[in-house]
Amino acid sequence: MAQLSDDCFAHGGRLMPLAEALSAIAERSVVLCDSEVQPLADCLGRILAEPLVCAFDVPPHANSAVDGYAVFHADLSADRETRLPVTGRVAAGTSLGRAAKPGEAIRIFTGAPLPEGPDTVMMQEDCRLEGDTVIIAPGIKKGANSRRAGEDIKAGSQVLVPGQRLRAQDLGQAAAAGNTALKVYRPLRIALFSTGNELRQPGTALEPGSIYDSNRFTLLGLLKGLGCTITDLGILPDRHAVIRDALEVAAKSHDVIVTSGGVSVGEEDHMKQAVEDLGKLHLWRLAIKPGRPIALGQVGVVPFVGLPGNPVAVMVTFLNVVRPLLLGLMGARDVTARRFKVRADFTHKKKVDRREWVRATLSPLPDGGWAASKFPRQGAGILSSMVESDGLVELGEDVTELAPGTMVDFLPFSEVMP
Ligand SMILES: Nc1nc2c(c(=O)[nH]1)N[C@H]1C(S)=C(S)[C@@H](COP(=O)(O)OP(=O)(O)OC[C@H]3O[C@@H](n4cnc5c(N)ncnc54)[C@H](O)[C@@H]3O)O[C@H]1N2
Ligand code: MOO
Repeated sequence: MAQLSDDCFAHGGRLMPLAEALSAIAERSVVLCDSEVQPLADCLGRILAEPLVCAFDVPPHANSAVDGYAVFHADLSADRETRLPVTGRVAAGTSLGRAAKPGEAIRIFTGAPLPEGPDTVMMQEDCRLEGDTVIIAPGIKKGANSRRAGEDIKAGSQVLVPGQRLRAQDLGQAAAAGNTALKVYRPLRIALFSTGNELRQPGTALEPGSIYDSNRFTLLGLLKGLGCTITDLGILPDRHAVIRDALEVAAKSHDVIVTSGGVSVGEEDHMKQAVEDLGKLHLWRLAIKPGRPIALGQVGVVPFVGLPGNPVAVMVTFLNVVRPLLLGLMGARDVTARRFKVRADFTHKKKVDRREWVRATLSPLPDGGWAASKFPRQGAGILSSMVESDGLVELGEDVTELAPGTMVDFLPFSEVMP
């Protein structure tokens, strides 16, 4: 099994910029998952492990795009009506069984193979029928309403690239190319923990000083959205030996360990020491807000992701750091989520040399485009800010003061959370 390779994230005093961390991750992480053949219907969200080539033309035959009459364009008058005898009929799934001859019109339906000969199809609404004669208005273009063989897919062409996360349309495309099963990477097996003496499982009583564990449920959703298989290992107390032992056991049967909490600087934060006891901490603390104390490392050979405990920091670091990391380990090609330009309708001050995400809602602008309004409570513990926002305005390291009207990068939640 491969893993994040050695010492790439060695941490010094300086906080590492996000871009540096992401390129180190991209350079040093390799696909962890073997491939397996799965029935096509089970492949939604899986990552394709090999190129998919279609051996034949799609559609395999020239066919009609409408219900109407297949004709030879050369038979049609350019400036007056044309009368042609209707001498055959071809429905979808059948064939005329012979070539058509100039001077005849063939009754045809959408998707039915065009008989050899005719090059144009008249839509029936543009024709009149008198007995067995069709009367055709002038002005139709040669080739109208006919679909060429191979106009969707040419025989021998690649229809899906390896690393594609399979969407509904990709499954359809694979089926159109005649596949019943696909070679995909098996899902990453994730061990998931929360840490903190204050945490309680929803459904149990809250004592003074305790809160419900929300991060584990957020992370279950985020990880499932990426197609991972998750073992929910519950809540660990703030006790070094317990954390260390749990990580050691989890590393035996998982590809990646994901935790939240306990990565900051207090003496109750044991996660980093436990990882260092069992492996290495490659990176700790990025020049970002929220989520600065994120930790990446390995437990034995198993990649370790330690997310900060604050619920917003969990989501922001997951979307911006962990998502690209896990997608890369799963063999995905596109690991970077697209940002879209929107107009900021708010002021914001921030420190230089730190990347910052502001939770915002979008509203349509009268002249097109979108305006982003800042959610009023931006604390890293305000999970409702994620619930009530549409996404994250991303402010780069150089920004110190944002003026209303500035065009900014926006990461919609819909882009990263299917
Ligand atoms: N002296 C300093 N204190 C803190 C710093 C710092 O640099 N110096 N960094 C702050 C930042 S930024 C963050 S983020 C947090 C991260 O700390 P930890 O990763 O050690 O997280 P905890 O202390 O365990 O928890 C922080 C906060 O989040 C709540 N939490 C934790 N887990 C869950 C969960 N599963 N569900 C819901 N809420 C959870 C926890 O109760 C705390 O309120 O550290 C700052 N401190
Ligand atoms: O980075 Mo922490 O997430 O600001 O609270």
